[in-house]
Amino acid sequence: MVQLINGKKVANDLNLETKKRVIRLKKQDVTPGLAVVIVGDDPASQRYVRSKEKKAKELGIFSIKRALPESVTQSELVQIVKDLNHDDRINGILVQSPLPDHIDEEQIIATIDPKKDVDGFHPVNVGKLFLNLKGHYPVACTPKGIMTLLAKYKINLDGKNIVVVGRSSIVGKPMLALMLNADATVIDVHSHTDDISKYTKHADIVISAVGKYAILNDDDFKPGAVVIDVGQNMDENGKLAGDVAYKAKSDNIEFITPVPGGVGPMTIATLMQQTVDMCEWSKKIGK
Ligand SMILES: NC(=O)C1=CN([C@@H]2O[C@H](COP(=O)(O)OP(=O)(O)OC[C@H]3O[C@@H](n4cnc5c(N)ncnc54)[C@H](OP(=O)(O)O)[C@@H]3O)[C@@H](O)[C@H]2O)C=CC1
Ligand SMILES: Nc1nc(=O)c2c([nH]1)NC[C@@H]1CN(c3ccc(C(=O)N[C@@H](CCC(=O)O)C(=O)O)cc3)C=[N+]21
Repeated sequence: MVQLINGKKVANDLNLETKKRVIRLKKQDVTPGLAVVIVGDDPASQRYVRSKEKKAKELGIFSIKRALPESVTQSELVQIVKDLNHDDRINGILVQSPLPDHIDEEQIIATIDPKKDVDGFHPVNVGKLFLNLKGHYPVACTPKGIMTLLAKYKINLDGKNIVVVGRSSIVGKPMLALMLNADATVIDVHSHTDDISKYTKHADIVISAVGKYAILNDDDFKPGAVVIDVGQNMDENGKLAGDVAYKAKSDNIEFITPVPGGVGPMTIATLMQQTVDMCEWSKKIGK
């Protein structure tokens, strides 16, 4: 029988802890602040941004949204990010991806002050992660949230065989680095890999971040496998589903994160946690 990893529950617990930290900070007259920049009117992006704003509000985090039309220019967007870099109310800046084709996303991310890069996408922070440097720096929220989830379920990573499917800057690559830093043995497979199941069948843990429904199914895993499904897709009935199609009675999958209710809520909870972390780091408070 497949056991579900309850991301929603772990995210709720983490949010409660974050809320308490915000209350403690407010007693010292400090309020953590998050700025979300969104370009265009893609419904999925709008939905994600709305849930981030809603969660920030619930936890007492100050938040502002900069919603820009699809026609925004590169220099206008650079200026908006620079203004947020200098806004003392803001500890975390998130530029929702994807950006329109005419925008140079790399340049926008490089403009974010690395100390306010709450997504952990800035090359300086990515470099620190890959070098496994000590000290305080932000890490991409989805992979970081997955590490929290695995720790909560006491899933050991040391020496384990991990296969990451996908190599994006948002999920696949930072996931790879975090697993390597946790002493796992890692392989990354992607669209140029011939037969991804050849790899996933040998993995203790598979993390799938592709964005294609049913790219993996029961037969692609070994017995006892832990599966982390990052995908947000529509299944054949138009329902929200992940990358992995499985039967509740799968012989192979032991644990899986459901979609919805798995990785998604952890991403948002980690974003909130990291906004508060960055506020504390900037004020040299706490940990
Ligand atoms: N739950 C959450 O919190 C989050 C969910 N997501 C979801 O996760 C999914 C992935 O997101 P993201 O990483 O941004 O997506 P990208 O499109 O940036 O990356 C997808 C990756 O999958 C690889 N890929 C594509 N087709 C195949 C294939 N047939 N076999 C193996 N690999 C393949 C691509 O390979 P190549 O590099 O060669 O092109 C690429 O590395 C999406 O569904 C997204 O919505 C994303 C972020 C957070
Ligand atoms: N700069 C940037 N940072 C991101 O972190 C980022 C981004 N851009 N662009 C898009 C992806 C996608 N992403 C999700 C976050 C939460 C859910 C989530 O909460 N999902 C719910 C379901 C939500 C629903 O009902 O649609 C769940 O799986 O339970 C999904 C996807 C963050 N991303």
